[in-house]
This record gives sequence, C-alpha cells and structure tokens, in this order.
Amino acid sequence: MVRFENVGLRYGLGPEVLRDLTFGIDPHSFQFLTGPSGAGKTSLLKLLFLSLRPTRGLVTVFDHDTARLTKDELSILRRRIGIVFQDFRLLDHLTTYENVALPLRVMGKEEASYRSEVVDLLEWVGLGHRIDAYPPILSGGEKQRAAIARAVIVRPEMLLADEPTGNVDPPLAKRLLRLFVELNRTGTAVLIATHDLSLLEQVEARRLIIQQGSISIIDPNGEEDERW
Ligand SMILES: Nc1ncnc2c1ncn2[C@@H]1O[C@H](COP(=O)(O)OP(=O)(O)OP(=O)(O)O)[C@@H](O)[C@H]1O
Repeated sequence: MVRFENVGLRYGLGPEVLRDLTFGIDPHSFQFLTGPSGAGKTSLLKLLFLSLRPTRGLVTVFDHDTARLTKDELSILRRRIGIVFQDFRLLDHLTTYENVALPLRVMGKEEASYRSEVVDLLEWVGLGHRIDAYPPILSGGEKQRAAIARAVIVRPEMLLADEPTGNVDPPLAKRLLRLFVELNRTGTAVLIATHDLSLLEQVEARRLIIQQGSISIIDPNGEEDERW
C-alpha cells in the first residue's frame, strides 16, 4: 500500500529531519508510530498524506510513485486516506454534524443516505449532545473526537492519526482506540502516531519508532522486522 525507499526530508535549507527511511505499510495492517517529541512523526505523517514531498528517495502510495503525480492526481489519491490532524482542522462555520458529514457531501452523497450513520457515529464518540454545536465552543477533547469521526466516516483505505487521544481521559482514549481497531477489522490500514505508552500497551501491533530522524521497526512479536 505504501513504500518508502531511502526517503529524506528537510525543511528549506535546514538539516534533514528525516533520513534514509525505508519501510512499508501493508493493506489492512495496524501500526503505531512513536518517538520523542520533535523526532519527526508529524513530518512523516505529512509525507504519508502527500502534503509534503520528500527531498530525496522514493515514496510510493497505492502503487503510484508520488514524485510523478500532478497536483490533481495527488488530491485524488489523498481522498483514499483519512487523517486526524493534531490541530483538528475543523471548519468553524459548520456544525459538528456538518463537519463530520462534509467528506460524504464532497463525494456527492445524498444526505438521506448518511444522516443516521453520522449521528450514530457522533453518539458513539460521545458527541450526541454536540451535534448542532460549532467548533469554537467545543472543548479540545470534543474537537478531537469530531476530527476522528470526520476521518473515519468514509472508511478510508488508510487512516493516519496524529496523537488522536492527546486531549481525552484514559477511558475515552480506550474507546477511541476501539474505534480504530474496528475500522482496521473492516479493512482500513491504520497508523497512529502517539506518545501515549498506555495506548501502545492495549493493542499488540507493529511499532515504527522514529528517533533523530531515523526509523526502526518492531513487529508484534517484539523482534526487529526483517521485511524492510
Ligand atoms: N514547517 C517546518 N519548518 C521547519 N522545521 C520544521 C517544520 N515542521 C517541523 N520542523 C522541524 O522538524 C523536526 C520534526 O518535527 P515534527 O513535528 O515532525 O516532530 P514530531 O515527532 O511530530 O514532534 P511532536 O511529537 O512534538 O509533535 C523538528 O525539529 C521541527 O522543529
């Protein structure tokens, strides 16, 4: 589904913040991305979401060499990827319901075909009472849950989440993790960037560890992954 070969990234004329990344993400797989603050997790997510291009190396997503794609082709590929940004990126002039329904509207679906699904999902993430509220009056944790609901509602082929439980308490974090696990069971490849050790302990999954811009991989058996 995704393949990185000797990928490096620098911002402007600065030092390389990611170097020599070689790894892959399989369809239907589940993995965590961990590492100290500033190690390069968000930068790696941006490469995966095709919002940044590498300064060297090869990034292949859904069998496309991303360096050869036009802007329009990139945005078509991006629709197959769901993302939960660390800063949520909800639209303040739309209600919680409208924010979550937006990707379905953009896909041209009729509201009657998705309304109950959106409402059910909002109730599941504990936002049933916030359906008609606008983002500026939501708490950080409520915004985070709305952002997660917006990313999962379309059942993307790959879901990327940047610290998706950073603003909620442990029981709610567990519930949100279950949502990601369920989504993964229905076929979505999931990658969750997190510092939260208790989250990592709840699911036996592959770990991509970024340290000082380099990657190492631990498979669910606790051994170095030999495939890449
Ligand atoms: N737009 C940018 N311009 C210049 N440098 C940047 C930019 N974005 C990130 N960096 C630098 O790249 C490095 C990696 O940052 P990144 O945000 O990817 O780390 P992170 O692992 O996600 O950190 P955190 O866990 O704190 O969110 C840092 O040194 C950061 O200062």
